[in-house]
Amino acid sequence: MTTALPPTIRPQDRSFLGEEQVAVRARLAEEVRALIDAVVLTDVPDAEIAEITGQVRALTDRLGAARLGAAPMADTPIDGLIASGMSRQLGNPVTGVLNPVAPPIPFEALPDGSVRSVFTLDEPYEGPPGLVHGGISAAIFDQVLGMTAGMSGVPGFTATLELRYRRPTPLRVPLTLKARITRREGRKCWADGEITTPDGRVTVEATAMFVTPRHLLAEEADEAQEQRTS
Ligand SMILES: CCCCCCCCCCCCCCCC(=O)SCCNC(=O)CCNC(=O)[C@H](O)C(C)(C)COP(=O)(O)OP(=O)(O)OC[C@H]1O[C@@H](n2cnc3c(N)ncnc32)[C@H](O)[C@@H]1OP(=O)(O)O
Repeated sequence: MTTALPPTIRPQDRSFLGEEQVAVRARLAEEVRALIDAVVLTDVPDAEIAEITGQVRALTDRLGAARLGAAPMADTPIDGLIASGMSRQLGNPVTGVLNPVAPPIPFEALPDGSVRSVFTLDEPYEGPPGLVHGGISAAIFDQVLGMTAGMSGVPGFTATLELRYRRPTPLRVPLTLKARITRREGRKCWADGEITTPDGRVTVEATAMFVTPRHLLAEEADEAQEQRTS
């Protein structure tokens, strides 16, 4: 669907991958995610670690033999997202299926315009022992609330993000994040959300405000003008 959204949502400097390419690379990222977990928790002898380090270096060199200039994107729909004109950032540190650093957080758009994500965080995301790092919760809220704002038709940069850590958030259990738009005013959009544990207890609440940057709207107007005159 074509929309009147700012041009950076489909940046010209990016490679756009097809679903087959995404699937192959996503399997690699999944293995590397498991590797990260294994690296954090390994207790094999040091000599073996040294040998494995060389093997990993060799794999890095193989993958690096051909490099893109920037993380790729895809046009394939995530529920609700493509309807808003937004492409998928495959290297995103929260939702990017090609980024092993990303959990990755799934994203489900509900018919009422709210959003739900169900995810489990393991040892690589630990803050206090046995608990989720507060900065990781903040990154997840930033992304999911931002996508919720974008879906509502006001994509933007985070202007404010406030978190209230009510209770510790446990590792290794399915967590649910629910998010919704609370207000829209021109280029500004407010969203809030909360993370709950399987027994329904809220651990973190967040409120954010997103602003569609003025300079991007100006670029969009210029592009539209160029199209009309060409
Ligand atoms: C179109 C973009 C597409 C992007 C793709 C979308 C993909 C969607 C899915 C991904 C979701 C991403 C989720 C992660 C998102 C990040 O992580 S973004 C990275 C972190 N954020 C940043 O780096 C933002 C840095 N700040 C800026 O770039 C600029 O200050 C802003 C926020 C864009 C505003 O700049 P501006 O357009 O020049 O705004 P300006 O005209 O000064 O102000 C407009 C209004 O907003 C208010 N305002 C501005 N900043 C603030 C603030 N910090 N606090 C309170 N009020 C503020 C002003 O007071 C003004 O209010 P009114 O006077 O109209 O009532």
